[in-house]
Amino acid sequence: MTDAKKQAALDYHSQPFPGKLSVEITKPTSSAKHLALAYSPGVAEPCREIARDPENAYLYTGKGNLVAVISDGSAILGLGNLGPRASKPVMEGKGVLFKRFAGINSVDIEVDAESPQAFIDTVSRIAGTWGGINLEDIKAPECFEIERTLIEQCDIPVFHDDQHGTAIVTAAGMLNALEIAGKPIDQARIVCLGAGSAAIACMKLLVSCGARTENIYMLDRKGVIHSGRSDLNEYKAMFATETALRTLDEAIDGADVFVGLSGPNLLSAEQLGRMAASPIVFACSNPDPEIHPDLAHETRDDVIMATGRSDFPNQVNNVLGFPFIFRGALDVRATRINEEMKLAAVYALRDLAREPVPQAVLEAYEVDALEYGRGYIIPTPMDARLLDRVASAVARAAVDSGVARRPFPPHYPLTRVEDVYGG
Ligand SMILES: O=C([O-])CC(=O)C(=O)O
Ligand SMILES: [Mg+2]
Repeated sequence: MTDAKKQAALDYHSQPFPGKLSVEITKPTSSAKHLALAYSPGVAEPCREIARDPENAYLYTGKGNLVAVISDGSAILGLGNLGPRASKPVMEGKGVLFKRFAGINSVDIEVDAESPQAFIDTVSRIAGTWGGINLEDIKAPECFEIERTLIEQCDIPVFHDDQHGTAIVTAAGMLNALEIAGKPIDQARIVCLGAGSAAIACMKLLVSCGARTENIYMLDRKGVIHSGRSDLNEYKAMFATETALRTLDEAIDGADVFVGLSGPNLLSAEQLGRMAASPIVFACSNPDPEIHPDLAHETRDDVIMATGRSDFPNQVNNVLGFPFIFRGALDVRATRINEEMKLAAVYALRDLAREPVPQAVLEAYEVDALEYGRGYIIPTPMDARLLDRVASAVARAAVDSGVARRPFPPHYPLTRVEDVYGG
């Protein structure tokens, strides 16, 4: 980023007051009568009702539309372990996106935990009063154990956004990119740079969508993850291939797909030059991609290029997933977000990109046209249709797969965030 853009980002966060989120009151409070309802003595009634039946928390509190965004700050974006306090702008940012795109109230919680167990205990102890828990920016491999344990312990959706949100959006964009490039997914040679939470979840979901594990070359800091390595944790070991390739430089030769979930500027123009025809490059490290889109397009005019950023075309970023996935899950009171719901979100996103783009989206991006093709493989976050398409698909899948505690919402389809409480 230029110095001017960096300053603009700091000003945005500090002016006219610090931060990006506020709390609002939703009931009248202008008289003593109101206060007697909102607070003592009236507030005792909903307390008694919830003590009698915990489900009443959905009726008398904000629980049903409330998601905690929880991080330990150990893997903030692609910046690394900057600690809980430095993660707060990202976590407040997730809250902004939950509210702006899906009408969900969200509060960020940054935990200074000395161990995964301490983190689990903290989250588990507060989970009961939330509608869902969005785990964010927690490093691998700890994040896998943390998520698995919390899913077992909680009766509300617990979703590690960097794994599943990123994977869902990546898979949706990848299915379209592969179709446009004319590459069948089961034949695509895929190089995945990075072996953290997002990388492992992305590759697992691509395999669910038809990619073949033996065609996937995953690399961590030590190089290609191959079957001869003895230093692999159980998660990386799932992607150990029988191969003589050892480095990115070797693996990239003739590859159809590059997925970067690692760090800035790790794919060179020369390496991109050696990929197969119509190469697909998802350089998703935030904020700085593995290869800058300008350099990628200068290097090859047949590249299909995506990044995680809002300021370039083809934004493959979990913002297209988590707000709407939680919307659908909350509205049917799903007990978890299962594979069926994740795949439903993938297909909803994939299919929406193939439809004509509304004028309001063109205006938001200040462009004359956006059409399904190399420069548009995935809907933009500003597309108001995402709310209904993804939330409906997820809610339907939750009902059909038996994890919903409520029927498909009668107030769907949702056309605006203002409608999320129904009529
Ligand atoms: O925050 C973003 O833009 C996407 C994300 O979750 C990450 O990079 O960790
Ligand atoms: Mg994240």
